[in-house]
This record gives sequence, structure tokens and C-alpha cells, in this order.
Amino acid sequence: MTRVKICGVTDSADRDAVVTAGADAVGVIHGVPVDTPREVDEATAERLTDGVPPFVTSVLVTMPTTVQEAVRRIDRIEPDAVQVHDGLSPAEVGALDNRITQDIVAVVEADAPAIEDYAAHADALLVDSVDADGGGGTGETHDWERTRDLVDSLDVPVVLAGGLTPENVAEAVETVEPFAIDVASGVESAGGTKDHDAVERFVQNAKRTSEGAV
Ligand SMILES: O=C(O)c1ccccc1NCC(=O)[C@H](O)[C@H](O)COP(=O)(O)O
Repeated sequence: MTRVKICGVTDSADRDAVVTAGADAVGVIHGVPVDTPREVDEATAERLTDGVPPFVTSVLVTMPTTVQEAVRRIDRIEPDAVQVHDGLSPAEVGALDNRITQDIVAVVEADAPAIEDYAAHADALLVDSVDADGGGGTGETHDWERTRDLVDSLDVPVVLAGGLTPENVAEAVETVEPFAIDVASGVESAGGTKDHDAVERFVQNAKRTSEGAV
């Protein structure tokens, strides 16, 4: 069954709604040098992460420029996993892996040249549509067939992200058959605020499809 990560939670009510809806992972964004309504400060990131219950994965989404910066952040916030958006080379992702106990999800674009190198050092790849500054949350889809090729060719789990919504997630899961899917803006009522009904429909549509009931 395809797992679901809901990203960019900014308060505890949204975090709890995401968990209640049946998501497998909750993404908290901190330490990104881009303008986004989904970023929270360190204390909030720590509090939101700490409140994610057992059997649901808390994911720190961050854009560090050095391994040391990433380690410091992860040590303070203590997520279950870390998603590194831009900033670190494949070798630096490998160096980070040696310094932390958490799994690392490396973010790549579907046509990035270094995909295999990242796959060699990360625990999973998240294939996203990123903006000119390297950030996510664009609400833009990309070539799902290309991501499907990566699912077939790579040994690491592949997560599909970028422009997913409750309406298109079933088709995305059927086309790509990813390990997991990820959404931020597609389940919001306003920037940084989750629409709880949309979150519920997103999780249901993703999981129903991967159970073969649609
Ligand atoms: O969502 C953001 O604002 C963001 C900013 C900077 C770095 C990463 C960011 N999001 C990371 C995610 O994992 C998003 O869920 C992913 O990019 C998909 O976003 P969307 O297209 O809005 O569903």
C-alpha cells in the first residue's frame, strides 16, 4: 500500500487532523531560505514533532547548506526522519548519514543528473517539482512517467511529490506506483493552513487506490 506524507504542518490542530486522517508521516518545515507560509521556528518544529504519536513518522523538512548545520538542527528537533531539500551534494548526504540515526530522504527533480548518486547515499528519494530557489510546495506536477521509470530502476524507495491533490492522487498512484506520496499545498485552505476535509479525502483516495478498490 502506498504510504502518505502530509507536509508543511504549522500547528498542533493540523498535525492532529493529519494523524486522525490516517497519514503515515507528518512533515514539519524548518530552516529553509525561501519564503514559504509553511515554515515554523525551531521551538514550534520541536513541539510539533514531539507530538507525533508512535507508528506515525515525523519528518523534518529542511534546506541546510552544510552537514554541520543539518546535524545541529536534527539534534535539537529530534524528528524520526529528515528530508533534505537542496543544499547538500550526494557525498554530503552520505556524510550526514554517518552522523545521525534518522533516515534521510533526499529531494531530487525527475530529470536531475545526480539522481543515482543521491540514491546511493540516501534512504529514500523524493521526486518533486522545485522552484528556482530549490524549494518545494510549488503545487506543480511533473512528468509522472519519468518518476515511474525511477521507481522501476532504483533500489531505494521513491516518494512522489508535486502538485498532488485529492482529485489527482488516485491517478498519480496508479501511474507511478511509488513507495509513498507527499502533498503540501494541495490540501490547504490557505497557505500554511490545512483543510481537514481535503486531508481526509487525500489519504482515503491514495490508500483506496493502492488497495486496488478503485
Ligand atoms: O512546502 C513548502 O513550502 C516547502 C518550502 C521549502 C522546501 C520544501 C517545501 N516543501 C516540501 C514538501 O515536501 C512538499 O510537500 C512538496 O514540495 C510538495 O508540495 P506541493 O506541490 O505543494 O504539494
